[in-house]
Amino acid sequence: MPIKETDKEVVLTHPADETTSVHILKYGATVYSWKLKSEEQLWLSTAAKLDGSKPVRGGIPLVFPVFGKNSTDEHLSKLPQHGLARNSTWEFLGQTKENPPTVQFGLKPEIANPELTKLWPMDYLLILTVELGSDYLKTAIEVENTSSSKELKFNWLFHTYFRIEDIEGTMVSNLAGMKLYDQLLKESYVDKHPVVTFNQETDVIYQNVSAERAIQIVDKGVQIHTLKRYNLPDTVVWNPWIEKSQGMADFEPKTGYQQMICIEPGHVHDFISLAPGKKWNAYQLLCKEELKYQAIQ
Ligand SMILES: O=P(O)(O)OC[C@H]1O[C@@H](O)[C@H](O)[C@@H](O)[C@@H]1O
Repeated sequence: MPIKETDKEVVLTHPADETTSVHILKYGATVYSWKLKSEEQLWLSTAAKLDGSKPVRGGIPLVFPVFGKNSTDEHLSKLPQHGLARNSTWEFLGQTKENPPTVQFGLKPEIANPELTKLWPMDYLLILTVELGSDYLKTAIEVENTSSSKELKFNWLFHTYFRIEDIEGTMVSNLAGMKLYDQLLKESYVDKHPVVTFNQETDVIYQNVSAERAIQIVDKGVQIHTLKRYNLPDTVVWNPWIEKSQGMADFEPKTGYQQMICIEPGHVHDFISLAPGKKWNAYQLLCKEELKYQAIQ
């Protein structure tokens, strides 16, 4: 069966290869596992809550309508960090394509987390489309402003946790030369390094990264992931490292920071302003590249 629905989740299996699958929790419409030929591609904390009691620590949480904690906007500033989409149970809208298996989830104020909706009383309709290819995963979002009179102001971000073997042997390419905002130093500068490497806590927002630049994650000399984006100009790169992971109750094992890197395509530097009745679309596409070259013996 390529699509299986339970009360908590939807599981897609690729018709040509049953070892390729994706698990999507209805809570947050969170992809929490993506396996390619039995190999898990996403990092998920062993202490992640999958019961709807809090956002999932791992996989692909969805960030909407605000990235981080806002302090300036009258309504957005009332919401918790990263908004309300990851803390709301989405409606499963069904399957839209058999091959590649494709499903949709929807969220609107009537079904979103009621406590958070009171804090941000806006009209919107979100449609998330998840498409499982034999060698890729595509997650696409459409945001519609369903109000007849008010602008809709929001951020969007796919908070993608990639699973890697060793953070200290990991490089992220194609972000060089980009302007970034360092959330730890609270300053902006241009990244002059040819590739991004990791040896400490990292929390930066690369701005205006052209969609032509496919971001690549190279782990121990092997290119393991390619990330393509549409309409998502910013890319957050985050690794909590030792101390910050220790402070997060749902981050386990505590050495897990060595096996994860968040590369998060989004529209977060500026807000998107959508006129009444208008729609906005974006997607991320994750693919795995096979070993392209071997270490010289
Ligand atoms: O703990 P949360 O709310 O899931 O956020 C995790 C991280 O998410 C990243 O996107 C932010 O840049 C970090 O600042 C933040 O710490």
